[in-house]
Amino acid sequence: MHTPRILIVTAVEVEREAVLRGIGRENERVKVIAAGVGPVTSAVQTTLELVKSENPFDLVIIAGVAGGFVGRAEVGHIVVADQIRSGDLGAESPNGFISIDELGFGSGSIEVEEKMTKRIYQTLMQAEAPVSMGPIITLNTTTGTAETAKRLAGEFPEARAEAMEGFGIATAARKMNIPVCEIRTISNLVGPRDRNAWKLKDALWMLEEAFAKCKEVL
Ligand SMILES: O=C(O)c1cccc(C(=O)CC[C@H]2O[C@@H](n3cnc4c(=O)[nH]cnc43)[C@H](O)[C@@H]2O)c1
Repeated sequence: MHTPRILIVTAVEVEREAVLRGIGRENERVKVIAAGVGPVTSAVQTTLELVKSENPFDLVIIAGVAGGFVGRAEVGHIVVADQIRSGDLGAESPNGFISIDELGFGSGSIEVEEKMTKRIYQTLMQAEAPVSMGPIITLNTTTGTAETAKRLAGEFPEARAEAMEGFGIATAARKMNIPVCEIRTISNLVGPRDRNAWKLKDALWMLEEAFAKCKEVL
């Protein structure tokens, strides 16, 4: 019987370490890499990993910390993506943002692997973890003003969180017909930049917890 192989992709090393602590280092079916910050670097690194692997991967899981939209995802909570969307791929106009879809140049949104996403979400719910589901948007630039936060919240009314890699990594995986999921824990709220207020330790601990709780279903 074929046992599914999973590539988990984080941006930075501390996120990779948190995932490994949760899932366990002895799991041979799972590889965890830190692919760098931002959609381009992480997409290229993911592609290299997928191409060089002797045994193909069956699933890519994007994992890490994220900013939560106010009133939609609190600091310390887990967000499981039901859609991976680019938050800035398109054109600006006096009437607002025009998505790549509206421009007719492709799609700014990638569907997640539904079965695994539901399984992860239900496992976390059953474990009474603070989890919610919704779109996670990907940006090149972390939001740092109230104006941008308000604009994005309006343009993406369903979005729970923003981060910087999902759409890039998911694009790399989909080009190779590999399904994707995204799981993030909230380190800060989307709004005026206050790096000192980021609760990275808490978010990394929750990332570890989330993977510890889900390791049986992965
Ligand atoms: O400095 C540290 O110790 C440290 C530890 C863990 C992670 C970091 C990062 O800087 C991670 C960057 C990573 O986090 C995502 N992220 C987090 N909050 C936001 C946000 O509000 N908007 C966009 N992205 C966010 C992002 O995916 C970055 O790659 C540092």
